[in-house]
Amino acid sequence: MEGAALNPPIIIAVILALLFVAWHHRNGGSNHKLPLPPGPTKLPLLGNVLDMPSTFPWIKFSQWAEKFDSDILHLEVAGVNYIVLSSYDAVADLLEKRSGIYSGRPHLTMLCDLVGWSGDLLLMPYGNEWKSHRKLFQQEFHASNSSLYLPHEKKALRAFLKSLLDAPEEWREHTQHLLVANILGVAYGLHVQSRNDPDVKAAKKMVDVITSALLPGEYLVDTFPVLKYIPSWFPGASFKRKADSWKGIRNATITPPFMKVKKAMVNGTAEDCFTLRCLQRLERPDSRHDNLSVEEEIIKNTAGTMYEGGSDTGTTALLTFILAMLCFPCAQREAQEELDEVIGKERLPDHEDEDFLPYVKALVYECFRWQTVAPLSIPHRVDTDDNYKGYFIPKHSTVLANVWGILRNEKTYGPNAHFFEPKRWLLKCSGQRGWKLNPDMREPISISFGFGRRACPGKHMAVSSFWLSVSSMLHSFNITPAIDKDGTSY
Ligand code: HEM
Repeated sequence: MEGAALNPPIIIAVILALLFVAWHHRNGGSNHKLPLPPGPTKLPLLGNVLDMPSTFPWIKFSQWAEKFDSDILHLEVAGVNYIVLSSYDAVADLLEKRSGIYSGRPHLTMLCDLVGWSGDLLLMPYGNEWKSHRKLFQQEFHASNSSLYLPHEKKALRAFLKSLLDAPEEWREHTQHLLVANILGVAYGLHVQSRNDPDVKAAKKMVDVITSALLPGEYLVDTFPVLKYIPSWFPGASFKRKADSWKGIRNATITPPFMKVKKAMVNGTAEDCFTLRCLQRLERPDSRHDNLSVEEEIIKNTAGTMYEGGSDTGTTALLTFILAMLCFPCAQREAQEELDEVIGKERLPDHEDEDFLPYVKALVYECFRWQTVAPLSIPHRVDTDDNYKGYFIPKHSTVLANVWGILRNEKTYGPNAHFFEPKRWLLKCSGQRGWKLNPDMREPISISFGFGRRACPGKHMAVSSFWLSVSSMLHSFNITPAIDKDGTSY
C-alpha cells in the first residue's frame, strides 16, 4: 500500500475518518431493524480497518466465508460498508436479478479526482452518461457481430506466431503486442509495427496506470478521500505527485488513434473498425475539425475504454495459459494430441473446429477458472438500502464478488480445485476421443467476466480471441521452461 507507514497524511486522515464515523454513529446511521451480514468483529470507531488484507484479499474473504458459514459478509472500513459475496447464487441474486440497484461503481478518488481519468466507461457511475457509452459498445460487440473483430484477431495472431518462432525468448513482449495489435485493429483499424510501435508503447503506459490504481487498498486516498486536499509538497504525499505525473496520459493515448480515423474518413482511406462504424452512424459527422462534438467525444471515449480493456486483461489471460502449460505439461500434451487428431498437421485450428475439440475447450475453461483475471471482479455499488437472506445491506455499500473463491469451490468444481485439471469439465463418452463437455457444469465465462448490467461487454471478442490464440499456440509449439547455456531448465 502506497505510503502505509504512519506519516502525517495518514494521521490526519485517520483523525478525520474517526470524527466522521463518530458523527455517523451519533446520528444513528441507517434506520434499519435487520442485522448486518456476519463478518469479523468491528472495533469501536475503527471498524475493520485492521482486518482488511492488503494482499490477496480474496483468500482471506474465502476463509471468512467458511468461518462465518455465510456467502454474504459485511465489513466496515472508515465509514464505508463492504458486502462480500462468496457464492454464485448470492452474486446472481443481487448483481444480476437486482441489477437495477446494484450497477453503480464506488468512487475512486485517486483515479477519478486526482488523475482525472474521466470518460472511462469502466469507472462511470450508473446513469445516463454510462448508458450512452455502454449502448455504443453493445451495438458493435455482441456474439453475432464477429465480423468486427475476427479479421483483426486472425491477422494479429499470424504475426504473433511468427514472432514467437523468430524470438521465443521474447514471449512476454509478443503476448502483450498480440493483444494491443488486435484491439488497435478492432477499435481504430490501425496496423502496428512489429517492434517499437508508439501506440503499443502508449497502451502499456495507460494500462500500467489503470491496473495499479484499480487494486483495492493500493492508495490510501481511496479509503480516506479527505487526503486529496493535502498539498503535493506535504511529507508522505507521494500519491499526489504520482497522480500529477499520470494526468493526461489517458487523453494523450486515446486521442491520436481516434483523430487518425477521423482524418482517414475524410480521405476515404479508413479501414473497417469500431470508430469508423460509429462515426458513419452520426447524422452529420464532421470530419474536418479537431474540436469534437458531444457524440464524437462519446465515441472517442468508448473506443479508448476498449483500447484500455482489450490490451490488459487478455494479456493476463494468455500469460495464465502459458504458466498453466509450464506447470501442468500433461494437460498440454492431451490438448496437442486432440489437435493433431482433429486438425492434422497442415493447417491451424479455426472457430469452426471448436465443437470437435472438447479437451481444448475444457482447457480454455480451466484457464478462466484456475487463475481468474479479476479475482474480485470490479466492485459494484448498491444505490439504495436493501435486504437479502434476512440481512440489511446499507445504501452505497461497495459490493465485491469473490470470483476467485466461487471458482475454487470444491462442491461445484470437484476435488483439487487448486490444480489445473481440464478434465473436470468433461464427461467420458463413446465418441472418437471419448470426451464431451459436461452440460451440467456452469462454464466459468459467466462468472469471470462480471455480472448484470456491468458485465464485460468485450467478453465475446475476448473469449473468441483467447480460444484461437490458445489452440494455435498449442498446435504450433511446445511450451517448455527456458534452458540456460548449460542445459539446465529454469
Ligand atoms: C480475458 C479478457 C477479459 C476479462 C477477464 C474481462 C473481465 C471484465 C470484468 C470482470 C469486468 C467487470 C464486470 C462487472 O463489473 O461486473 C469487465 C468490465 C469491462 N470490460 Fe472486460 N474483460 C476482458 C476483456 C475485455 C475486452 C477485450 C474489452 C474491450 C474490447 C473489455 C471491455 C470492458 C469494459 C468496457 C468494461 C466495463 C463495463 C461497465 O462498467 O459497464 N474487456 N471486464
